[in-house]
Amino acid sequence: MAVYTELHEEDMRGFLSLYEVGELRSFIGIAEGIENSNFLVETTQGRFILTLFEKRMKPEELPWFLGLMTHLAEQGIACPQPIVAKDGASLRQLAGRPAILVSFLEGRSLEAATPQACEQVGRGLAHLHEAGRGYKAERANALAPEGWVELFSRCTDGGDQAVAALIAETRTALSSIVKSWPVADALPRGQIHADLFMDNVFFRDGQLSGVIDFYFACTDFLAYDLAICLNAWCFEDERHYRQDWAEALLRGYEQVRPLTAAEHKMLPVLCQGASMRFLLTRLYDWVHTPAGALVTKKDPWAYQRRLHHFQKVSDV
Ligand SMILES: Nc1ncnc2c1ncn2[C@@H]1O[C@H](COP(=O)(O)OP(=O)(O)OP(=O)(O)O)[C@@H](O)[C@H]1O
Ligand SMILES: N[C@@H](CCO)C(=O)O
Repeated sequence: MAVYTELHEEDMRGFLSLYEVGELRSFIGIAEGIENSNFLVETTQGRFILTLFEKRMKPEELPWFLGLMTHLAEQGIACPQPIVAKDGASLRQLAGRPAILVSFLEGRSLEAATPQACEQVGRGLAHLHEAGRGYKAERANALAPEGWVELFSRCTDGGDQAVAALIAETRTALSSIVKSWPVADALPRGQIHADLFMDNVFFRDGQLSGVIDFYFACTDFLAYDLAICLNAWCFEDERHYRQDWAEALLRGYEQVRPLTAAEHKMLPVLCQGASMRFLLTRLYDWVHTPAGALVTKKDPWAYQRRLHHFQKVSDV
């Protein structure tokens, strides 16, 4: 459940009066998501999503994210578009937190991947990369090798043997991935989503209808974003790598942006890095989330299994 901040009707009415979005009909907190508080808002003009940014988000970074979403939406990408208020601002404060109103996207996320869905995700990701070219401001990836090492240094086992074993193995794997990681100019770079998991992609009538949650987006290797999708979309039941799904994802991507030879060659390492990134954030949350917290902890071992897979392959 992720509505960390409760809102009263008067607050919502006051907030909406700053925009030209009609009169409030109803609003409801959205339980999905773990980072921020989200509300589905219905007005006389339609549906919107109000997001209150909670403590993990650095307020000074918000303009970059809002600029990226605005840019991508202008380029025809189906992503939440920040709504500009009457005074020209899209970022404001509500209940003591940074707050934005964005357009509502139709569709639902899938329960399970299919080759057809993977192909569309690949195509959608490549379109997003192409559309991002015109957005010149850069945001460094805080969850790249340097950030992984820093995060790992803050993970302790708390006396749990299974966690201790995971930490020990991760130490060796992390050092090997960091050594093999491509240098900054080795591969094409650009704006990447960096968290294009199944819950962040909507489908409607079997067609990809939207992409949400850009708050890990950053400037990094484009092929690393593809590696994240290979991790997130191509393991059936969180366990078995589906070569056919991976081929569909790559095929969809390359219909729009063919990979360079260097990108193809580096994909196994990029996939290991992507496994490591989600293993580490999940491990960190696993050991730091207090018992009884409202959020469900995600399983770091699911990404250790993916890492094992990508350590064994010379081609994805
Ligand atoms: N623009 C949108 N249109 C329709 N639904 C949306 C939109 N944005 C968010 N949602 C809904 O709100 C839920 C939570 O959003 P989101 O995943 O962005 O939250 P978060 O807390 O930032 O997420 P996470 O924990 O995954 O990083 C989504 O699963 C979706 O149901
Ligand atoms: N997609 C991430 C969660 C936060 O974005 C994960 O599954 O670990």
